[in-house]
Amino acid sequence: MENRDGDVGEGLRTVVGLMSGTSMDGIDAALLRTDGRGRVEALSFLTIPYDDRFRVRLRACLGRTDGGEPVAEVERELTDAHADAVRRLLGQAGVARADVELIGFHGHTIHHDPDRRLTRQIGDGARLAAATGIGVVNDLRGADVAAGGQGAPLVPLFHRALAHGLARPLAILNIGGVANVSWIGPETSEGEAEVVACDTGPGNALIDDWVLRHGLGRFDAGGALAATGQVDGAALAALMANPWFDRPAPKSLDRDAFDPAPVAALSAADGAATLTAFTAESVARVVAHLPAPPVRWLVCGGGRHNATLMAMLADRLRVPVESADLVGWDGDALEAQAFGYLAVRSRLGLPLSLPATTGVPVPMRGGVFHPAG
Ligand SMILES: Nc1ncnc2c1ncn2[C@@H]1O[C@H](COP(=O)(O)OP(=O)(O)OP(=O)(O)O)[C@@H](O)[C@H]1O
Ligand SMILES: CC(=O)N[C@H]1[C@@H]2OC[C@@H](O2)[C@@H](O)[C@@H]1O[C@H](C)C(=O)O
Repeated sequence: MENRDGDVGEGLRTVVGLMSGTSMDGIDAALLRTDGRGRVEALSFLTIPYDDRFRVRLRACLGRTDGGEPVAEVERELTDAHADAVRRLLGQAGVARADVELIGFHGHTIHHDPDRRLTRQIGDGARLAAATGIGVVNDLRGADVAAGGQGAPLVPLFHRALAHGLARPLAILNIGGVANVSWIGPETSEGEAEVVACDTGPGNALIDDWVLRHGLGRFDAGGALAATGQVDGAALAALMANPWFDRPAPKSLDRDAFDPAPVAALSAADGAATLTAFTAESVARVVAHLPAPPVRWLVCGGGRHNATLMAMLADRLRVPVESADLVGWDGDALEAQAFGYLAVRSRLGLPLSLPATTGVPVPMRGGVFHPAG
């Protein structure tokens, strides 16, 4: 068990992982038991959606590198909303606060430019620790970026822990606002495996923004709008002409890295179809940057609910493309679980990232610990 100073010993510990993702849909909160190595047991999960007012204020913070208002005010509010999420999660799970040893708090990325060694997640770790009475690890990307890494994706080591026993090479694809892949190679006799990772390109963010702009909701539910449209080949080619796609892995993206101008003149349905194809095509393009083509793709994140996108992926990848739920994982919960897992690794002094997952020069520890208030 962890004591109040946050020292952790060996063995399973009960932790909370918190993620506020680039799609800005809300807070994902997961309760799990893990040793920060090969053992993970999911206990409970919930999402608390942001209301539209807060979403607008959060969006206004994107790209901000200064600390003034409204960023500081949004950060306080976001932190308090995370404290509420922890309370609700523990209530739902029937677990007492005193039995939770640690919180992994991702916060919300408002700026990500690793080539300039900048990444910023808002979320006040000390305030969350004081509000919950539980030790908090935050700033999980900072050390990686400071050392010259991409600072993202960070879920690959968690994906590797989950992938034990599954056919290799395996690709685990997360389609959130941005999409990222973990390629997991053959398992060695010691249970280790090579892992290579990168962001692949856009996920749902461009589709969400398009649908919102056309007054058709917050996202393309089930991919229904895209299913009625035609992919515009010229617009898709223009989107794919971005030199970022030729960069080798590891590489990462900020939410608004791609300009959707090529679809601007299309109808709502054709624009949705083309942006959906953009996500699928950029995933297919990443295969050339992986050590070997995956034999199976397991998809997590909200994008797996988009049937049109899943069909476009299957069409291009030509191997099984399936929801991660099929192997017993909760595809909505994985990212939040990952930050609980990484918080434990942080306290154990284990790496959160590797040269092949973020481009960091050496396996990199990370995270900043805030003792329980
Ligand atoms: N039923 C659905 N049909 C189509 N798309 C959906 C559906 N449900 C969720 N989504 C998409 O999933 C998105 C949310 O995905 P998710 O929660 O995985 O993203 P995130 O965690 O915010 O992002 P990131 O992984 O980039 O940090 C929504 O914005 C929406 O585009
Ligand atoms: C800078 C940042 O917050 N990146 C996110 C974003 O959302 C998806 C993709 O881009 C991924 O690189 C990352 O999140 C996941 C959880 C990660 O670090 O693995």
